[in-house]
Amino acid sequence: MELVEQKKAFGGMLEVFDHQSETCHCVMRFAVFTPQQAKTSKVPVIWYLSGLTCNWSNVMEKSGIMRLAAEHGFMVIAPDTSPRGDDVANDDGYDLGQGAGFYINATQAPWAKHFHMETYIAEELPALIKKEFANADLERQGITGHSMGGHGALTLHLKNPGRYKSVSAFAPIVAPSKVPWGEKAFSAYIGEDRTDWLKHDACALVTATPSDVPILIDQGTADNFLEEQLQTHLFDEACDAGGQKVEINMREGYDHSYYFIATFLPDHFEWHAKALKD
Ligand SMILES: N[C@@H](CCC(=O)N[C@@H](CS)C(=O)NCC(=O)O)C(=O)O
Repeated sequence: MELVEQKKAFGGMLEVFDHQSETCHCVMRFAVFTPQQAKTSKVPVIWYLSGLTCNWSNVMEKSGIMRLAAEHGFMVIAPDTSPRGDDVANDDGYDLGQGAGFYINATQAPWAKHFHMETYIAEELPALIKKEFANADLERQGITGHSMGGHGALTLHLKNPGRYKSVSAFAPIVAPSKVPWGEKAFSAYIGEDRTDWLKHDACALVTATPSDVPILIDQGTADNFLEEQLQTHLFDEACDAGGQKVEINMREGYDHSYYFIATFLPDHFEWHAKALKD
């Protein structure tokens, strides 16, 4: 693991690392904010999964997450959204390839060589964090994310019961099997068999295997992607069908941007704190 950037912030430390990923077969970059509370005790861990085109920096620079993490005493981990590099497959569209890993494991060429974001986020990176950050309390993990990363947060939580003690999402993709972003990515990464797609579809998962952990979602009503790509109401219906506890807040006039995320991130930290603090 190589330290590529280190900045003191809010009494804690933001660090950006490169490491050779065995899962993605390339160098992967991620950021960790460690609050000062971690100097003396174990601290809960919040995973933040970003949306299309993003990397670790969007959330750290734009959302105010470090101030909140410092106040609550949470470590925040911001992974990249895909493998990257000259020898990593890519696409001209912003919604496929580098910057658009969708937090699933690709099985189809040319993606299958590097695009293993599900195993990377669920297995490889937690193992690395455990080894390198002695005071990361992996018994108290929460997960959140934005848009494609909201899909990642919801699906990883539902696929790994008990792993994350708290879960929330901002403007998540909830039904990738039914919307253009998901249809494009899933057909490329895992092929045309739509029954395989349902294994990575938050609506299908929550109806079939709801979790004991209540889910928080915030969604702006002025989000350009709401009608075509996000369709939040489908998740509400799927939670009803599965008996999943969910709080969905439709936020009047807010769009898809980090201004929206920054506005409601404090509420999400309170939500995670209820589950993660002793
Ligand atoms: N119109 C955007 C679509 C991508 C987009 O809106 N990305 C969202 C996540 S789905 C984002 O957070 N962008 C980066 C930012 O606002 O900092 C583009 O073409 O780049």
